[in-house]
Order: sequence, then structure tokens, then C-alpha cells
Amino acid sequence: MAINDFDFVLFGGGGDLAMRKLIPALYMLARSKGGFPPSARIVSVGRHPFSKEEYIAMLDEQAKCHIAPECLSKEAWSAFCDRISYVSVDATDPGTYAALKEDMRSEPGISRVYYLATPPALFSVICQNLKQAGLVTPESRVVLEKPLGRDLASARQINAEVGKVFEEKQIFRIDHYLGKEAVQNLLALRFGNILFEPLWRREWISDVQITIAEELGVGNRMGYYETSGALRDMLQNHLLQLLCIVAMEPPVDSTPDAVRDEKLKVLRALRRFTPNTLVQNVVRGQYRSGHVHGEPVPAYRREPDANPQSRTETFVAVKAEIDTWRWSGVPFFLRTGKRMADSLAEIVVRFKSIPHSIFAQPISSFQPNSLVIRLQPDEGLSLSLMAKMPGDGMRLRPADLGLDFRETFKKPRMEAYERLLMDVLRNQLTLFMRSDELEAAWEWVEPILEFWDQEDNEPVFYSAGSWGPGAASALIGRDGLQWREEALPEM
Ligand SMILES: NC(=O)C1=CN([C@@H]2O[C@H](COP(=O)(O)OP(=O)(O)OC[C@H]3O[C@@H](n4cnc5c(N)ncnc54)[C@H](OP(=O)(O)O)[C@@H]3O)[C@@H](O)[C@H]2O)C=CC1
Ligand SMILES: O=C1O[C@H](COP(=O)(O)O)[C@@H](O)[C@H](O)[C@H]1O
Repeated sequence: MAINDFDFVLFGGGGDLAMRKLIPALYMLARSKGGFPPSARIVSVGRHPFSKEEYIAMLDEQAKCHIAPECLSKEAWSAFCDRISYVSVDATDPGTYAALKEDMRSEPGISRVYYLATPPALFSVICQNLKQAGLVTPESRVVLEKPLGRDLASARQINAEVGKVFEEKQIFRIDHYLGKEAVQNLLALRFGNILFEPLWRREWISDVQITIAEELGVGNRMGYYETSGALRDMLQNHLLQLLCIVAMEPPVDSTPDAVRDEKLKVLRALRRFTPNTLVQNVVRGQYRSGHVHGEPVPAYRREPDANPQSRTETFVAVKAEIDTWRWSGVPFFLRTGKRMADSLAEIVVRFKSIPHSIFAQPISSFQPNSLVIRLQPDEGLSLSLMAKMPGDGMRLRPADLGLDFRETFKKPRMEAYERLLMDVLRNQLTLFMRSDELEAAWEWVEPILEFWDQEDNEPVFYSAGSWGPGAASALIGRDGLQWREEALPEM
């Protein structure tokens, strides 16, 4: 699908996200097959009064290094930079928007995309000021970065304020996990094959585990992270979106509202926490010192700029339950953490055990089938089956049937931000969150936040470089289960 001519206005154009992800993704799209329309432009915005030359020099230094070397060429980079201008605007000062207006094109038919890579406290004021400056046209779109609020009330407020300026069909609430190739492949697996659908239910599935583990810490984002924590940073958005894709009913088609209606039903069917289940089914952890891949790491509280008494969680694990005919009784275990033993993101769907062994082997030696959807570092699927070992006798052991997307398709994959930015430019909303989805996700996590706010409620500690606190193993252990790495045979 062709991209209409556009002015892409990047608020926060000098920030960390712009440098590491957005500018590299825009470069990749500009040089891709089809590319950008010849006169498409990128207008970067921030308070700092950079000249164009200074801003481009900053991109040379801070953004270029995040582009794969084999994709960089002097000509392509220079052609890309020719599209870019920089305008100094204080988002909170309506008077400064005149300079932005002057830099933008006013001919009809040019799409305007406003990407707000700024603190969310600025979202409402930016939208109001854009409107007041006459910069919002029916072809305009706004992209909102996460976190969209810090609780239900603030999320509702942002939705309401942004909604006064942009219609819902013009608002793109980004969750970059939905742009990951493997997540879209999960949709393909579920709704492009007949094989799994009959099994994708409580009768055959014992439990689902969704893990996003990071070896990295909070880097230079301590200021943000300290007020956010793993629940707001990862669980409320990325993990819940993955849960929705696994658990939703087949949508009638892949149009935005058909998909988003089904995700919303899942969020609304999540069982609400009670004081009792909050204690049993939620683990809040913070890392203390340890080693990640042999390198010493200080405790979170001793990281640069950290609050030495911080109660911010760097790890969260929950047992979620979905009260529907399809999923009743199937626990969904979600966990994420910083400074963990490995960097990986995966979804593990574990099937039930066979009812009876016809072989001499005891039933306890049969590992239940499981489907592992790997999101990163590599992307693929593996289905673990019991198979006969070669040779005499009849001895079965687990074996994997695998699909490595990179090997199979031998095509370079698109980074999540590339995919999502392309969808914004093409006006495709399917992979973006609707306001009611966002609010339903906040509604579900809100009791956890309230519980944690109580004074005597402290995180439990885990060593940096481990798989999280022992309480997370106990959480899943209460259902007689183990996290995947705990169940793997020792090598
Ligand atoms: N960094 C990341 O990995 C991720 C970030 N996000 C989200 O993206 C957003 C941006 O994050 P990040 O890039 O890390 O933040 P940074 O602090 O690095 O950048 C914020 C940018 O906002 C601009 N800004 C701040 N106040 C104003 C203002 N009043 N008027 C105009 N511009 C302003 C700053 O420019 P100047 O100082 O020149 O005004 C700066 O370029 C946040 O909401 C964050 O949560 C989401 C996912 C990942
Ligand atoms: O949104 C965020 O995601 C990253 C993890 O993303 P990934 O694509 O690298 O898995 C996380 O590090 C960051 O804290 C969070 O804001």
C-alpha cells in the first residue's frame, strides 16, 4: 500500500527514544522498497534551540549507530537527512507553535503525523496547542508513546483530553510489542491454521506462561523508571497485550475494531484481584547486587541516581485468570524483570498430560506437549512432542519440532518500530490500542498498585542475574507447575 505524502512531526526529537529507535526506523523505511514519497518530511521538535546542522550532527553521533551497518550508505543517510528540519518549540507555550506552523506545509492532501515522544504529562497540552495553532486537519494523526498515564484516572484524563482534539480513528496508541514479527506470527499461527484452534482451550491446555526477561537494567532512564516500575512499564501494556493475542476469540476479520473488540473482551474477562489473591497471585521484586553474565551489578537501590530506599519493583509476576468458557481454570502466568539471568521474551503454551501410557514407560516420564513462541532474541516456534528414541525397544523422550523464522524465510525482518511507523503512515490502526482497551488494562492492574502503595508493602529481593525472587517459583508452584527454565533438564 502506498504512503501518502506527509509531514512527520517528532516531539521529543532529541530524546533517547528518538535517537535509539524512531530515527533509525524512519531511516529504514525511507530507504526501503517503495520508500517515502519524494517530498515527505520529518520535523523534529524540542525546547533546545538546535540549528539544523547541530541537530543533524547529533543524529550522526547518536542515531546512526543504531542502524545496522549493512543498511547504512552515505547517499541514503544524506538523502534521509535532507528531509529533516528542527524547530524549537516549548510544548507548553502556545506562542512557540507559530515556528512549527511556518515549517510545515499547508497544501491540502498532505498527511500530518504528530508523534509524541515526550513525557505523557505533555500529551494533552500538545494536542490543545496544536489545535489552537490550526495545525490539526482531518488528515492528521497523533501517535502516543507509552506509558499512557500512571493509573486509571490519569489514563482516562489523557484519553478525554486528546479526544477533544483528535477523533479515535486519528489516535495511534503505540505498544511496540505488537509490532514484533513473532507476535504477528502468533496471529498467523492461530488464525491461518486449522490445527491449533480445536486444542486452544481449557480442555487441552493446562497453563500459559508469558515471560519478558531483560539482562539490562534501567540505563539512563532512572528518573522515569523510579516512578514507573515493572508493572507500569511492562505488565500493564506489553504483557497484557501478549495475553490478549493468545487468549482472544477469532476476530471476524483483521480490521482494527474487529481485533480490538476481541482483545477488549479478554481484558474485561480477567478475574479481578481480591485482598487474598493479591497476596497469593502477585509477586513484586527488586534486584539486589549480583552478577549478570559474570559482570558484577550493584543493587537497584545503589544504581546511579537511585533512591537508596526505593520500593520500586524491577520484577513482577502474576497469575491471571480469564473467566470465559474457553479459559476457565487455565492459569496465565506473566512475569517480567530487569537484570535477570537471560534476555528473552517467550510465550509457552503447555498442553495437558496424556491420560494413560500404553508403553512400559510410566506416565510420569511423559513430558506434556508444549508450544513455545519465541519473540526474542531469535524469533520462532517450537512444539515439543514425545518421540521414540532410535533403536531397539520402545523408549520415548521429548523432541522439538521447530520453525526458525529467519532461517525459513531468509528475509530480513522489520524492527517493531519500523512496522508500526509504517502502519501509522499507511493509516492502519489494527496494531494500536483503542482507548477502551487501555482503560480496561489499567482497571485490572489498579488494585495491585493500590495494594503496593500501602506503607508496609515492600518488594521481595532477588539477586541480579537470577530468574527472579523465590516467591515467583512459589507462585507457580502452588498450581503444581514450574517456570519453563525450572522444568528444563540440567545440561
Ligand atoms: N527511551 C525509551 O526506551 C522509551 C521511551 N518511551 C517513552 O517515550 C517518551 C520519551 O522518552 P525518552 O526519549 O526516553 O525521554 P527523553 O527524556 O530522552 O526525551 C524527552 C524529549 O522530550 C522533549 N521535551 C521535554 N519537555 C518538552 C517541552 N516542554 N517541550 C518540547 N519538548 C519537550 C525533550 O527535548 P528538550 O529537552 O529539548 O525540550 C526530549 O527530547 C516517554 O514518554 C517515555 O516513557 C517508551 C518506550 C521506551
Ligand atoms: O517499553 C519498554 O520496553 C523495553 C523492552 O523492549 P524490548 O523490545 O527491548 O524487549 C524495556 O527495556 C523498557 O524498560 C520499556 O520501557
